[in-house]
Amino acid sequence: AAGRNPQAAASRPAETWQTGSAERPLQLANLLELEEAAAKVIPAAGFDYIAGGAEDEWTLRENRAAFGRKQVAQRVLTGKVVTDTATTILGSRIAMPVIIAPMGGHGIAHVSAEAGTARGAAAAGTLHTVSTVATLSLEEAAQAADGPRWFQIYLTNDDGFNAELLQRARAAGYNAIVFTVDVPVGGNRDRDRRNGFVYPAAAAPRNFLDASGRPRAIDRGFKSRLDADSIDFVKRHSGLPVVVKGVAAPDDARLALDAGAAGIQVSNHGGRQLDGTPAAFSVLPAIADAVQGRVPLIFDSGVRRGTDVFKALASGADVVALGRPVLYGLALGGWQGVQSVLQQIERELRTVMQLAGAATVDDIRRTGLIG
Ligand SMILES: Cc1cc2nc3c(=O)[nH]c(=O)nc-3n(C[C@H](O)[C@H](O)[C@H](O)COP(=O)(O)O)c2cc1C
Ligand SMILES: O=C(O)C(=O)c1ccccc1
Repeated sequence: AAGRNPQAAASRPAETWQTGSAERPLQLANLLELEEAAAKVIPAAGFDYIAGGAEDEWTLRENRAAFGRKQVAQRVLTGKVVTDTATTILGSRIAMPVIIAPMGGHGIAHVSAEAGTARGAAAAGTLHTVSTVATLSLEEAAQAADGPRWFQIYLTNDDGFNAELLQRARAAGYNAIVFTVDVPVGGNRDRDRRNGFVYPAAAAPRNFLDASGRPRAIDRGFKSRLDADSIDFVKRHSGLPVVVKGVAAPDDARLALDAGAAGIQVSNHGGRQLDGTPAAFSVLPAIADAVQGRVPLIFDSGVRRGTDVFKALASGADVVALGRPVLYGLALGGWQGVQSVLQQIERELRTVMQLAGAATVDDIRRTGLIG
């Protein structure tokens, strides 16, 4: 039932998609100014698809603005020195409390697609989440690099296909399933309608191709009815820990917990779904309060700075996930660009930690914010 059909592109005449192909590390001042640079290498309609949000993009902007309403206390006489930024999430050890959010169609941004992202994540010592609508198949993405990886699922209206996809993810060595529940319908995105955007053939999602290369299931659309039974389905057919992604209210968090979620990803889909909803950062404390540490919390939507990471962890998140900046880094520098993006935010986080008197990630979680 999602509004956009990525497969539609497959029936279009062959087109050229001249997108990023550079392979180089990036000299970055910060992650915010990447967007302007990426706009110069990604075709315009693809850039709008990545950068844009729903309707007036109020929530997209609010995701950033909300971080500005809480402050970090400077603490410089604690005698602490930053030791490291490593942490563990669902049994996987990662070098920093920053992972990569699932995003469809990395082929929109760079010719290496998810293989580049996988390599960049591994080089930076963290994990990435491969989308159902990834350009490469989940097996191809898994092959590209060692290290922990998660697979994100959108349930289609074909349960046989859903079950197969989950089994494929387990067989390919994914460590967890991220079950995204905030796309019961595609968001109303003005930029995409204006551009008539559909996934280009270069980014047609290969998870939906059968052994003979014919598309399967995707024409059936994604499920609109999602509930505790859907979570149970994903658990049973994958046999893996299930992170429920797209939780933005305490009541949904409680439902997910009761249904056996192993983790909760607090997210408003980067402002791409329901415009006019609060910033993800604004709803995080109430959700952390409802969850009471029973399962880990992953936070995404609007994270761009080391201070944002610090504030999210100080508000109850265990790790944060990074979205758009990763695709911009990929577009500009391939796997090395992805590594540069992750290294930049890690560097920023270390500086904040030192200035805020937090030696470890656990210290951040124990720190209170001002405001
Ligand atoms: C281009 C793009 C494609 C996305 N595709 C997916 C997807 O396939 N599955 C999913 O769960 N989330 C998807 N998301 C949402 C991201 O996982 C994440 O919630 C969001 O990008 C975080 O916000 P940020 O970009 O502000 O960091 C997508 C986001 C973008 C920008
Ligand atoms: O664009 C998105 O945010 C997204 O999650 C999605 C949903 C359906 C198909 C492709 C991408």
